[in-house]
Amino acid sequence: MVLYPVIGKLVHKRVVLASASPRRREILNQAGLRFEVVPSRFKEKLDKSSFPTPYAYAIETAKQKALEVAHRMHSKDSRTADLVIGADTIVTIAGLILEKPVDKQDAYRMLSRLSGKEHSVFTGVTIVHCSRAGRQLQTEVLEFYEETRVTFSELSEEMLWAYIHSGEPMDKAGGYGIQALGGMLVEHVRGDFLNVVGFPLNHFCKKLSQLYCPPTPDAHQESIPAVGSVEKLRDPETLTGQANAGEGVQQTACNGTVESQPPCPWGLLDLIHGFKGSKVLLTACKLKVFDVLKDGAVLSAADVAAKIDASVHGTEWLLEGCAELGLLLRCAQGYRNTELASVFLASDAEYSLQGFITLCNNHTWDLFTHLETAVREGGDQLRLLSGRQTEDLFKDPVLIGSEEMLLQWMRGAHDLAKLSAQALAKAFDLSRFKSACHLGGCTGTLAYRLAQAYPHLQVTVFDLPKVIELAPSFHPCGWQAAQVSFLAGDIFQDGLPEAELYILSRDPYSWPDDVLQQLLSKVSEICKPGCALLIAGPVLDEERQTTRAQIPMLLRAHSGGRTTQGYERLLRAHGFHDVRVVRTGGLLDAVLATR
Ligand SMILES: Cc1cn([C@H]2C[C@H](O)[C@@H](COP(=O)(O)OP(=O)(O)OP(=O)(O)O)O2)c(=O)[nH]c1=O
Repeated sequence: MVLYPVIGKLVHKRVVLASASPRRREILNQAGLRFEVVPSRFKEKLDKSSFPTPYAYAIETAKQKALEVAHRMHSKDSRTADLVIGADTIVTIAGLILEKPVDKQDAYRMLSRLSGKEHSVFTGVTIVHCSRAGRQLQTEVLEFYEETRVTFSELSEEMLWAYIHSGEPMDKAGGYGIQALGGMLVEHVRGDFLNVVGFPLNHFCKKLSQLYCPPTPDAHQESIPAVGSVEKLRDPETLTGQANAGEGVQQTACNGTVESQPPCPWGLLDLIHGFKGSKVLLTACKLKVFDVLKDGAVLSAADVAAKIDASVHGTEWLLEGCAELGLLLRCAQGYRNTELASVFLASDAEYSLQGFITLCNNHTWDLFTHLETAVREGGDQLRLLSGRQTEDLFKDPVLIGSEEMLLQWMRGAHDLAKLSAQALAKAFDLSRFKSACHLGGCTGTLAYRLAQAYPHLQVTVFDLPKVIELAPSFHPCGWQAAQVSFLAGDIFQDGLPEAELYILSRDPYSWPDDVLQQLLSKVSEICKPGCALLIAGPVLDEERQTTRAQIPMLLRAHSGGRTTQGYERLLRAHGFHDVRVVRTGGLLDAVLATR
């Protein structure tokens, strides 16, 4: 949802965020802004003592970051942006400017300075408006800053070092991240929280509104570009006839007639290019780039090349690609993982998506290369590739292929399950149930989370013998082992174990309708009155019938997610009532119904 109408007015503009910060990207994404990310290569080395105030320094750095990107895009790719956004966040205490710590000692010095005191966080923001004058790039710059005051608790040495060893401080100004573990250090915040995280969204939207939706034509003169350019930037519908990149433009042809040119389809071009970014990520994961750079390691391209046994030139190319995608950060000494990469891409990270990525690289990629055949022949690529019926595949993942293939599929499923298991386990109060059975529970990820949340709950994971055989390698050490058991069987062919709560989560939204109906009848038969069924799947938006978790269904044979009403109808038809839905905000939502 877009709250500020001005965001909608930017839809036809080529908006670029000149920042590698995943936080900034997330904040602007959530605001509904459509933009590209082109991290700036500007070296943040301005002489701080030459600025009258800390915020003047932050603004100038933000400006240089944005201008560097604006010029690079214009000169290198001839892809002039309309708007380039740059930002710089600094922490100041007692007149001292703190940026990102260079090492753990530096982080220690910063954090011990902040301990027990109030400090300021400034983010300087620059919006650069670009236009072409012939081959020249013309820029107009709008700048502002926001200050937030943050007070830290007294930090013990032990707490300080524990926090530093978490690795979180390293890519953050002042050496902390208020939005994550660092939030535990903070006693009080005065001002805009998002400003501390790296981007003052509220101030930004207000500035854009002044610019694009001024109350009167001349009420905005002092802080923004010249009136002529503001006119140019107003509502795109009013812009016919103006030579503004990304807008509808009328041009006089040689014969004197007026030709109209459609706006540049940036979104479409991004779609066309999209596969390249995907392949860069998949390849970097396969070559273990994020593993050699884990734990805050900073390595040159040559060092990385030696460790992954690849050519220096090729590695350089790959690392640059990853940096452009916001997966790596460039610094003077080389490259290091961004927070996103540390959390999701290193193989041994708790929330690593390596298994899922390997599955996509080895399997899904191939399926999509055969899309044309699938469309022509009207079949399903899974069937085309494996020579088996889709229905069988849904019933029996063993049929996907070899044991190695099954293991890959389980790793992928396990990674995705980790992303939503905790939220699913806590979506409802399930404390009234003493036993649960997860049908097709695969590696037991959700089962373990449920056992953790409900110490009196016994959970059975019921899945195919082959899956149960391979599942132990996924069991988390030292977790509620006594509460979770694994039972081999076929949910379609065999009798189901008795339980007070049944759970279905293995893609119930992509099971063919008749298969799901068959399964629900079976559950309904065995489920006693008062017992319940929990379904984990995406709940579609009632109006638009879409969901963030929707998958390109063409290759999944049987599509469909369900709306709340859809689930209600389905479950009532099978004798369930009191259907409740919780949107978790994650990949899977939770639906609970009582028999
Ligand atoms: C204080 C604080 C900073 N930060 C982050 C925001 C910024 O990403 C970073 C400050 O460094 P910046 O130099 O402002 O930004 P960056 O290097 O991450 O990205 P770029 O230069 O490409 O724009 O610190 C937090 O995430 N949480 C916090 O609580």
